[in-house]
Amino acid sequence: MRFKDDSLALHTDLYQINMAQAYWKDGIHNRKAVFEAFFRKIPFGNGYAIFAGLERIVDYLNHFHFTEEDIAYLRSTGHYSEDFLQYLSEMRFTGTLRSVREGELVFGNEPLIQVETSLAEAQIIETAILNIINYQTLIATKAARIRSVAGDDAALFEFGSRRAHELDASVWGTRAAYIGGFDGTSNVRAGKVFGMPTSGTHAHAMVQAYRDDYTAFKKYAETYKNCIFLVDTYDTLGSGVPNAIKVAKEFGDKINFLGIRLDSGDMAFLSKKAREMLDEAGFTDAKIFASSDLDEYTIFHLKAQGAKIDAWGVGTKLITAFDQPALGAVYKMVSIEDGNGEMQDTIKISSNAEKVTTPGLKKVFRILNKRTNKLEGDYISMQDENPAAEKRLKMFHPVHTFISKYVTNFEAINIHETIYEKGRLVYELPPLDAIKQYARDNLDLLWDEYKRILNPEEYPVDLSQKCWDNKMRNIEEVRQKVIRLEED
Ligand SMILES: Nc1ncnc2c1ncn2[C@@H]1O[C@H](COP(=O)(O)OP(=O)(O)OP(=O)(O)O)[C@@H](O)[C@H]1O
Ligand SMILES: O=P(O)(O)OC[C@H]1O[C@H](OP(=O)(O)OP(=O)(O)O)[C@H](O)[C@@H]1O
Ligand SMILES: O=C(O)c1cccnc1
Repeated sequence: MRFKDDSLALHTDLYQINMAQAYWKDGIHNRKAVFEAFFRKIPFGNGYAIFAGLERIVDYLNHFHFTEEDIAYLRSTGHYSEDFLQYLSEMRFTGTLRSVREGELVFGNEPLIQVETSLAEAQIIETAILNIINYQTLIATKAARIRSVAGDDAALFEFGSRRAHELDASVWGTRAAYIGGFDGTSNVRAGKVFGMPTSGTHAHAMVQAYRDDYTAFKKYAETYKNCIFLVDTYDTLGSGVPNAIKVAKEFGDKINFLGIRLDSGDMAFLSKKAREMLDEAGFTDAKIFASSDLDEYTIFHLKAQGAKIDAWGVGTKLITAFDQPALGAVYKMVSIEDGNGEMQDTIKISSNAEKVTTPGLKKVFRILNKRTNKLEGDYISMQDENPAAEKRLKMFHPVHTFISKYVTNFEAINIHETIYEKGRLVYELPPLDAIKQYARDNLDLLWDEYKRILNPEEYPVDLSQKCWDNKMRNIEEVRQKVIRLEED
């Protein structure tokens, strides 16, 4: 490589730096701007998403600066003035960042992250922030769907590194899968970097290397105490399972015969037969692992057929978010300082009502019904509102406003944490297991209707009256401006 790849500051789209130079030339680069990151539609047709990515954002922002090599590269493009490059070389993240926690349940159209910083900084960091949360939130959500089908008793392992979209996606993806409910990963680097549990059996290659099941299983058992034998290389019921049993009997207490892995064929039929054979041989505790192109649908169907599978290894379809490869989160400006130091709301209009942004700095409250201990919905308010103080809260649909309800006896929980304040990290990142537990606990607060994987109910994400009025006022102002322009 021509330049050492030692910083992620250039992990941005060219237009961000181009806009930054234009702002800088005009002297507005330091105006305070507020941007919010959100997605519109929950992926996979799910009823909720699980937020992941904050830890990597913190790592990115902590190290955010353009190195000498970065500046040299930008200089070599010939697009930027020396004064601007000097300004860039001194740029650090100096703003405030609020975010929902990793493991938080999140829904469409609510700000996941709010960035309040200089206009130029806010633009340059957009790409990396979206890149991180779009992928990690997608994988955590896919993992949660798979967990919900597999059930709490099943063991779930992430096996997808070989098929992920390159190296970074494997490790951050498997961490997200862990947050979403997986028990461990086959990726050893993720074990080292994140302290995640690692797990593994052996491949067909080992059976092929020794030419037969029996020798391969024996060699494995001579090396490791804990043994799971892959039984489908040649003939699952004719050779694989009988040889696994034979080796387990021969080694007796010298090994922990944890079970067998099936990786092809009709896994409902094979698992039932294999279970009978293991039980008859006295290995009633031995588990049956399954892998091979699994996802929530195949697991659902295998379970419906009464498959005797205790543990699942899921790779490709999880780590690549196979059926929906993008979350589609966006990052939109909601307010900006004017020339007099006052913050002014901004809005992005669309012909599609659902796509019109909600202007202004906002808060998101999760409304917990204290009687049922279940969530009533989310309530987006303006920054200065406090729904917790209300006795009776009106919640109404932000587009179809006639759909409304009143909630009493509730708790209103602000779901954002302040992560950075004026460039200083003020948040302590929780340990990974606490994040995973947090996601689990949150799912308990959700009614089952929102949790089914097919056609779940739509969780309410509502606007406060003030927020809605503000949005309408902004729409009207833009309309007036456009009409005036048309008249001129
Ligand atoms: N009983 C079953 N019901 C539904 N799906 C199943 C059942 N058994 C296996 N499957 C799934 O069907 C697919 C079978 O894939 P396929 O026929 O391509 O290959 P395979 O049997 O795994 O063999 P190989 O790996 O040798 O190609 C996999 O996604 C597997 O998870
Ligand atoms: O199917 P996935 O959900 O992606 O799960 C991972 C797959 O990776 C391995 O197969 P591979 O054919 O790569 O190698 P092996 O069978 O020889 O181990 C494993 O046996 C699984 O089938
Ligand atoms: O340990 C396993 O069985 C494993 C790991 C990665 C991919 N497939 C299987």
